[in-house]
Amino acid sequence: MILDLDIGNTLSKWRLKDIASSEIRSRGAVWTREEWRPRADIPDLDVVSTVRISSVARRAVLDETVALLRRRVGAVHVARSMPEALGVTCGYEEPERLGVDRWMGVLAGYHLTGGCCTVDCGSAITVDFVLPGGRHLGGYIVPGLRLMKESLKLGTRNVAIDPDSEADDLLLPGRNTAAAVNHGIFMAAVSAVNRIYSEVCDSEGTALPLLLTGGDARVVSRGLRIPHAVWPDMVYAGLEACFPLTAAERAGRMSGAPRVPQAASLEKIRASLAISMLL
Ligand SMILES: Nc1ncnc2c1ncn2[C@@H]1O[C@H](COP(=O)(O)OP(=O)(O)OP(=O)(O)O)[C@@H](O)[C@H]1O
Ligand SMILES: CC(C)(CO)[C@@H](O)C(=O)NCCC(=O)O
Ligand SMILES: [K+]
Repeated sequence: MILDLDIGNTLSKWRLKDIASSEIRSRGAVWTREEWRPRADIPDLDVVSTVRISSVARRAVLDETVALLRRRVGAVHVARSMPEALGVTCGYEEPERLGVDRWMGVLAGYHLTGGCCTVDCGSAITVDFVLPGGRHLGGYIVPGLRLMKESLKLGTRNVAIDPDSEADDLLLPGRNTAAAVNHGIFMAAVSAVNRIYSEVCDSEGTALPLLLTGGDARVVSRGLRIPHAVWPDMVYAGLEACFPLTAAERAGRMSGAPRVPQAASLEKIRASLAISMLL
């Protein structure tokens, strides 16, 4: 069994994947802010032969996790951001400083689409671009929904946006504090993604497919009118592409990959940008 770990600032996600069948056997998540205890929080390390890790947590958290796992598991692969991988060149001046979760998303996205915009709606909302040909441009970092809410200190931090709420309702003016905050941060997130996507497609002269992942991807997706696909396992898919182990992975198939969304025409993207600047 393969243990895949996606250690974020808020949540640490894990999944167990069968090497023989390439099926996902189980998955879960634990709060990163609390003590990260692989022994207690991940079931049955005895069945694990290989671990793949993407971590943006503090260095000590990763070091501890790796040390613990190396004692129990044969092979531990830790993903790192680097100047070039799998046909993609990193756009950062110092590539090793790019969050490896973003790098995993970019590599997975490029592998699937041959050029795209990747959006990770987690503790932060990150937006990255990789052009056909493999040039990563860099990207944008915006506070995530939870962070935006916490920063307001209006006692609404635990009032979550119902992921099933209709986007049309979320766009209306809120009539109590919780609604005003939820609708406001929803607008902030959706508008930012919209504008960033349109600006960069416009300036690069190319309409790129748009991929979303992360804990808040479903909510943000509801507000986006641009064609896009949600890919919950996009960071894991980057680990699969970097460290292929199963037959399917070696053949280049990434688990949970969506159908490539057909991007809107560049004319349409430019028209929406023109409207948003006029009003
Ligand atoms: N059950 C949940 N527990 C915690 N957060 C959740 C949950 N469901 C949705 N969320 C939302 O998901 C977001 C966290 O997303 P995600 O799990 O992608 O974060 P992360 O990987 O820790 O982010 P980062 O890598 O940026 O630190 C939070 O902002 C929160 O609003
Ligand atoms: C931005 C986050 C927190 C998103 O998870 C992560 O990718 C990170 O810590 N990145 C390092 C900074 C950077 O990417 O420029
Ligand atoms: K993340």
